Amino acid sequence: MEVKARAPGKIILAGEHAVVHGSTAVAASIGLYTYVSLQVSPSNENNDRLILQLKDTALEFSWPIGRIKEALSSLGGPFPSTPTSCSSESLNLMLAMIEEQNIPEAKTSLASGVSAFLWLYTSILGFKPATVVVTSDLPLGSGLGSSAALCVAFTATLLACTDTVNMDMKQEGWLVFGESELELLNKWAFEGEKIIHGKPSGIDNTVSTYGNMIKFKSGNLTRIKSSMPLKMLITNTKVGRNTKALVAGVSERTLRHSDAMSFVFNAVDSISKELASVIQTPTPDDLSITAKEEKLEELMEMNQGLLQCMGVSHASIETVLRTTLKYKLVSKLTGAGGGGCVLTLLPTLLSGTIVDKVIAELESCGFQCLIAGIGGNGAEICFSASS
Ligand SMILES: Nc1ncnc2c1ncn2[C@@H]1O[C@H](COP(=O)(O)OP(=O)(O)O)[C@@H](O)[C@H]1O
Ligand SMILES: C[C@@](O)(CCOP(=O)(O)O)CC(=O)O
Ligand SMILES: [Mg+2]
Repeated sequence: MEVKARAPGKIILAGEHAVVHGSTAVAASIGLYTYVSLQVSPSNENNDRLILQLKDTALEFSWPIGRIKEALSSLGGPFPSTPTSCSSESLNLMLAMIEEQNIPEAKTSLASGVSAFLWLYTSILGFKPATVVVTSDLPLGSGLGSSAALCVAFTATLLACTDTVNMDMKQEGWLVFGESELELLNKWAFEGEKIIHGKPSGIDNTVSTYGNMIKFKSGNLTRIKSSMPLKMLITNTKVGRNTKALVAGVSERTLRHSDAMSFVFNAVDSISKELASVIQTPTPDDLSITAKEEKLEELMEMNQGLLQCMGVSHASIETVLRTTLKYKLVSKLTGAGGGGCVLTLLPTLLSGTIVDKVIAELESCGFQCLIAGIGGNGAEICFSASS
């Protein structure tokens, strides 16, 4: 039996970074997914292995089950119904196992994702031999939540193999977990995201788990529903960066200037709340859609200014802002910043010609543009007979 899961990436409409410090943020899932396939192998005594294939980065890891037991059995488990944090000692044990596999220097940043996998795997399934394959539509390390989508998709396949989750394996097509299973999935994925991000807010794994659009503050989500069409251009600057380092940078600035930063975070909190309320308020006609779009643009512009204040903008992001502004379009970074992706609001009445022109100009700077569907399904799983 093969279990597959898919989990979406996300955009943050307002509130990234500040959400780590307790402010409200608003995020939506996007129609780009990370896929994980898991096939538990029949036990073959001394030949048992755990194989992880990361197709997007052309890396394969293969550990004898005996080696994993030797390194990690002291941690106990499996404990699928009790999400547990990975200690720094356990993380070091896993990093040692990853190092033995000789990852090329340029790909060492991937070790945190592999550690998250090992933690989730051994905690939820124990020491079963299996082959796990990962592919993704998402650009990695670009602000679209690939780390969270990875943790959610890993966890969904793992939980589906335990009896903590009650699913009819004979059902065809993509299936959705029940409410209490989604909660468990989200909690485990957060534990994985902690290994990758250091200090995540939990917004990315939550929106990837539940899908649609959410308002998020201090670990609590409120599902929201947009009452207006919302079209965003996503520009990937292709400047690589690492969320963990950027989040740590904002925390350091907060330690140095705690008073000033608390005003910044409060301002972001108000912006996110107002943005959520604009999106949700019923829209009777085209005129009011335009008025609401103008409000959203102003809020995005203010949020971007405050992200600059936090020190997470980048020359490439500023180039996108300037380029889109030439067409009277407003943009803000999304995700951790420092490069990565930028969102541009595309108003409903904007002509297709302008959209084509702005995309052509952004692409001539070496950026990559995409228009993704906003607010689709969250995590889903699918069972199929192994070939
Ligand atoms: N498809 C994938 N294959 C391998 N590793 C992945 C994949 N998706 C995410 N990762 C892990 O997540 C990290 C990127 O996460 P992060 O810096 O938070 O950026 P973002 O979440 O915005 O894409 C990668 O360095 C890698 O460790
Ligand atoms: C910066 C932050 O708000 C979002 C990070 O998103 P991403 O990993 O850049 O996709 C961090 C967090 O909320 O955990
Ligand atoms: Mg991330």
